[in-house]
Amino acid sequence: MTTTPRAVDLHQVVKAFPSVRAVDGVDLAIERGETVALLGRNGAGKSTTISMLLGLDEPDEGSVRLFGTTPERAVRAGLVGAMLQDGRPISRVTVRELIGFVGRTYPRPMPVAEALALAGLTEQADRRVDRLSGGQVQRVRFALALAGNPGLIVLDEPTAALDVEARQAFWDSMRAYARRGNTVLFSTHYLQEADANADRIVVIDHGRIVADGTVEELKRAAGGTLVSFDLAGEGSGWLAGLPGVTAVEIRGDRASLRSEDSDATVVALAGRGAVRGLRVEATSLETAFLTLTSGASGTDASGTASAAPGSARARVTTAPATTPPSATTDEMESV
Ligand SMILES: Nc1ncnc2c1ncn2[C@@H]1O[C@H](COP(=O)(O)OP(=O)(O)OP(=O)(O)O)[C@@H](O)[C@H]1O
Repeated sequence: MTTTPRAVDLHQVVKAFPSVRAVDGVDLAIERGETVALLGRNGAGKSTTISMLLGLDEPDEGSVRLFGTTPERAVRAGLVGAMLQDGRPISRVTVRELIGFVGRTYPRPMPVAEALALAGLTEQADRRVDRLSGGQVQRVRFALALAGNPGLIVLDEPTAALDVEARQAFWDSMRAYARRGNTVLFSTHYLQEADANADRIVVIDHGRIVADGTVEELKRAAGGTLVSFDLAGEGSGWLAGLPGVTAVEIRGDRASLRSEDSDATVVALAGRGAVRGLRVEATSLETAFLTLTSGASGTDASGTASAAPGSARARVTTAPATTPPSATTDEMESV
């Protein structure tokens, strides 16, 4: 029985520069049809990973396969299109000419009209590239990534220089391409973009994958839900043992519990009559991201160490009551 190769298969990929191990044992498998966001801070290793994925850079260790073949072969066959951070397209030609020219270098190009429509450039087709706005040039770069009719496109921070409207238009185009059953991998710093446009988010930090899953899974891995209430003079020693609780923080008279099972936590609190000022808040993606990437160099690659249900013992921390409540969720410690 033969199985269809994945769109992307990175196995234990390492890239070390003299001063830093930029990519440190990355495993990344992307099925055909998935849209995956690679999320990480500056210097996390996103661009280096993408360079190796596209065959622009050789890994020191590990293997990279795209559609079951090498990146070089996949790119030459037009199976992969890319939009990288730098590089401006040739400018003294029209948009239509440029896309047609690049498409002809591939064995089975996308029809020019189709690439123009997908990138939202039909109206600008006969304008010279050097007369376009920054947002429109970015769309041209997207159309060029589509020119070879690829089943996978790789976008390195595609919206970095775009205003809100241009960004929205860009993602509309990207989603239209993905809806055709194609595979997309994009890197971004923007949590909202990852949340809104990806089926799955891979968080990279210090060259390692520290989390990989849906937004909901990431939030759970970062400690699920925040349950807070007024202690009203009660001691706090019992809180860490409540069901679902992975972290406890006391600020003055207010207790904040991070829970992987907020229903069970709330029921247990109610059983103790501890419901004064009770609040249950979902962890935001931003909080999850900060939790997953803070001090993550020592985290195991699965990224689930801080949230293994049943195995976690909650750590209790205390802080002065004067600390602004808005800081609470980001500063809690998980174990
Ligand atoms: N050619 C190079 N030579 C030496 N160090 C490099 C080189 N390229 C990248 N690095 C280093 O490797 C690390 C990862 O860089 P990389 O560009 O992959 O991160 P990134 O996540 O894409 O960051 P950003 O969001 O800022 O683009 C950084 O510490 C960077 O300084």
